[in-house]
Parts: sequence; C-alpha cells; structure tokens
Amino acid sequence: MSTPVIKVENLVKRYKELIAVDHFNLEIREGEILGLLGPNGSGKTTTINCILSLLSYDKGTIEVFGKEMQPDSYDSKRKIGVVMQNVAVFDALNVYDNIDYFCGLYIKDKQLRRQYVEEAIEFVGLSDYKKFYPKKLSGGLLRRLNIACGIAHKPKLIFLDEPTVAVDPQSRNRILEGILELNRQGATIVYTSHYMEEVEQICTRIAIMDKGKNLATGTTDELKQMIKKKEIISIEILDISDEDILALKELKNVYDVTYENHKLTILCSNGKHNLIHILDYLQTKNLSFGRVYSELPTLNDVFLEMTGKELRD
Ligand SMILES: Nc1ncnc2c1ncn2[C@@H]1O[C@H](COP(=O)(O)OP(=O)(O)OP(=O)(O)O)[C@@H](O)[C@H]1O
Repeated sequence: MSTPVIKVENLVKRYKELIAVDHFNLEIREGEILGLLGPNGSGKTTTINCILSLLSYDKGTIEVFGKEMQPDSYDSKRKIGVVMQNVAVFDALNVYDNIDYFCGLYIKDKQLRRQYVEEAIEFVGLSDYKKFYPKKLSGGLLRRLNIACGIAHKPKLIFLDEPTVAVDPQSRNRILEGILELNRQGATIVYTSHYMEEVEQICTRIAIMDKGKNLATGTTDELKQMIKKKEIISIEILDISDEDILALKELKNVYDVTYENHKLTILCSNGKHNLIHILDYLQTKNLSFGRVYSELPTLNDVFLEMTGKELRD
C-alpha cells in the first residue's frame, strides 16, 4: 500500500495538567476526505496544530508525505493548505490582495500567481467582491475568502478546521461543494467539525474524537457496524402495560424498550425483520397503535454508545 499522507502515532499534547491529546493515532491516505469529528474541546484543533508543527507536543511521532514533520519542513508545508477556524485575513487588504498575499508566500512567479488568485476567487464565488475589504463582507463571504487564502496555491493536502461555523446555508453548501471539488481535483482533505451531518455528507472516512482520544475510525457504515444499536423503532401508542413492555423486551434482537409520552421506543441489535415481529405482537394483543417509524443509527448514536454522551452538547 502507498505511504500514508499523514501518519500520527501515539500523539500526546498537554497544556499543563490538561491532556488535550491523549495517545492519538491516525493514518490518512491519499485522496481521502477524512472527517475529524468530536465535540467542542475534544482536541481537534490541537491535533491539527501538532500535525502542522505549529505546536510542540509531549510524545508521539508525526509524518506528513512520508517525512517527519518539523517546524522547518518547508518542502512539505508548501504542499499544505490550511483554513483555520478563526478567520485570518488582513483588514487593510481587499479580497484580491488578501488572496494574492497568501498565495505569494508559496508562488513567486507573478503571472502564475495572478492566474491562481483569479482561479481561487472564481472557485469560492467572490468574483463580484474582488475590491471589497473584509469588513464589508458578510460572515459567509468572509469564510469563503478565508478558504480562498488557504487553497489558492493549489495544495495537495488541505486542513479545514470547522469552516462552516456560523455560516448561512447558501455559503455553507457552497463551501461543502467546494471541498468535494478540491478533492475531485486531487487534494487530500482533513475536515474537522462537530456537525455530524456535514461529516457524513462529504467525508470518505471519519475519526471520532473525544477527550483527546481517537475512539474509532472508519467509513460511516463501518462505524455504525461497531455499535450494538442497529435499528430504532418508534411507535405511537396510547397505552401499554408493563407486562407487554416486558414481553416486547423478550423478542429476538430487542435489547431495550422505553415508553414515554405515548411513544414506544424499541432498540434492536440487528437490523432485519424486527418491525414485523413487534407489530405481530401488538396485533395479537389487540393493542391499537398510530404512526410507526424505523430509523437506522446515526453518527450521534455511534458517539452516544461510545462515550455515553450526545455529540451536540
Ligand atoms: N492554549 C491553550 N492553553 C490551555 N488549554 C488549551 C489551549 N488550547 C486548547 N486548550 C484546551 O485543550 C482542550 C482541547 O482544545 P481544542 O481547541 O483542541 O479542542 P477542539 O476539539 O478543537 O474544540 P473546538 O471544537 O471548540 O475548537 C480543551 O479543553 C481546551 O480548553
């Protein structure tokens, strides 16, 4: 197999007593969109900053493009694009000049740079705003400028740290589409977020992070296979006895039944034929019911089962 683009082994980063990254392991292969998913404070940004050699760390090894990453790894850094969580542009420069400045850190040839800057402007949809100063841009447009600054030099590896926080839906979709397009053009992407829908939508693989640890890595389907919960059945029912609830719990694959606000929630450990068995039971007992829903687990269920808490706090 080819060398991973990023290889992190046993990374530990402490801020005094706080262990922000705790024996973290991760491999990212060329062409992936790797989603680093975790709640606020789980250590995503710290991990990224360690990988980029912007932060020193206490233990572990980090390789990028097959070489140990160090603060002066300029050859590797040239091939990396970073879009930080906090918008980092110059207020005194307009849209064009901001992108030109960041692109100019890597691309010295003026003609090529002009082409790259124009392409980046086009790519993020800021053609009508070239002369605008950052203070005149809406939150969503500012984020797009931030992205253009990070990707104008056509990096092979791109880190995007929560690029859609506080962004309107139109800009958000544009950003997500843009990330997919960058990936189609050949870039490997590391995308950190605490929005599971976004991660599920665009990432080829996901690493679930909590309290500095990588709890599990896999495709969405692989992660869902790792947990016990495979199907969640909800049934609206006016009344049901404790005896019937106990009997439902005895059905094959059922491992938990709760009844609250006239809603029966049944958790099943296998995703096949559960609904038929449950409805059969209710019908033989002459229990009338209303709407019935069957859902597959979400990434939030994966997170909940692995950590005991919701992803959205
Ligand atoms: N410079 C710092 N000094 C001390 N503690 C820090 C520092 N930076 C981060 N931390 C702490 O380290 C932990 C991990 O923070 P980090 O910002 O890496 O998490 P995150 O998952 O990126 O969160 P968010 O989604 O809010 O950005 C948190 O408890 C945070 O308070």
